[in-house]
Amino acid sequence: MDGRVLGLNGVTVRRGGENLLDGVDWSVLEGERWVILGPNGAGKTTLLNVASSQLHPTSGRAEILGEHLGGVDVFELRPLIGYAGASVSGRIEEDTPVLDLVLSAAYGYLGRFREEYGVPDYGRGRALLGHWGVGDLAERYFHTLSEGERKRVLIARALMSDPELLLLDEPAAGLDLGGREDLLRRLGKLAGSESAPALVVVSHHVEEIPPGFTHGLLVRDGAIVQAGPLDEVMTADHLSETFGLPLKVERDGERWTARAV
Ligand SMILES: Nc1ncnc2c1ncn2[C@@H]1O[C@H](COP(=O)(O)OP(=O)(O)OP(=O)(O)O)[C@@H](O)[C@H]1O
Repeated sequence: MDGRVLGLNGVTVRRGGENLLDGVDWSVLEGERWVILGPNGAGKTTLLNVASSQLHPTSGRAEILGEHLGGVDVFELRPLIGYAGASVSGRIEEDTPVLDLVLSAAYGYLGRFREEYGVPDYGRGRALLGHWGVGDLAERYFHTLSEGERKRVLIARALMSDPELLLLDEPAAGLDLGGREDLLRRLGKLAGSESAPALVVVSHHVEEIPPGFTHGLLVRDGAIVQAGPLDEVMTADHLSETFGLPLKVERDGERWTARAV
């Protein structure tokens, strides 16, 4: 795999006569922490769907964890990829207990089926929920949780199979200020951990870039505007081009802000 966790070459996704992604080239290496930023409809979720092996490109080549998408059994690949986003929460049935949801991640299910779990599995599931501050919710039904609690449970679930690549689609969306800051602190801690997988987080807001993130990918109209180390990517010019309005961008330590000028 030579340190490359994800490699996209000329990836195009075409639907209904439109290119949702248009010739995307992008690589993620072990240890990198990427944020993908772009306006509504830019193609961020489509990109994450390819990276998580849920969507095959119409043309181009996608390599995930050293395997060529199209030449590998995706059901063997998927447990190695942690994924959390609205497309997961939208498929969870009512009355799915939180702990079952987390445990079943190793099998790619969204709740218990017929699989058996051992004591270590229960231990790991509870430890992850505890680590993300939702340990006391293990016995609750997922649909009874608040938005902030759901986000943290889904991240714990995404980490259950000890993935090599973790993809989070808008983890801070819908959170209040305290909830957002708490989540960013936890994601920052994960980013700083040497044992953490390669991380990719999608967001609409530069304020939601967790501390410790290293790289940025700016997307607009299905194409990459800029990709590279955060310091180089996060300029007013690049972000203004990406979001289609003149922006002032400021950095305070490891956090960023942007506003229209
Ligand atoms: N199956 C599909 N058929 C046709 N168009 C689609 C399909 N799926 C997505 N699109 C379109 O592709 C574009 C990119 O969608 P995508 O969800 O990837 O964007 P996004 O950057 O994640 O947007 P948002 O920030 O609003 O979530 C949008 O214009 C969307 O309407």
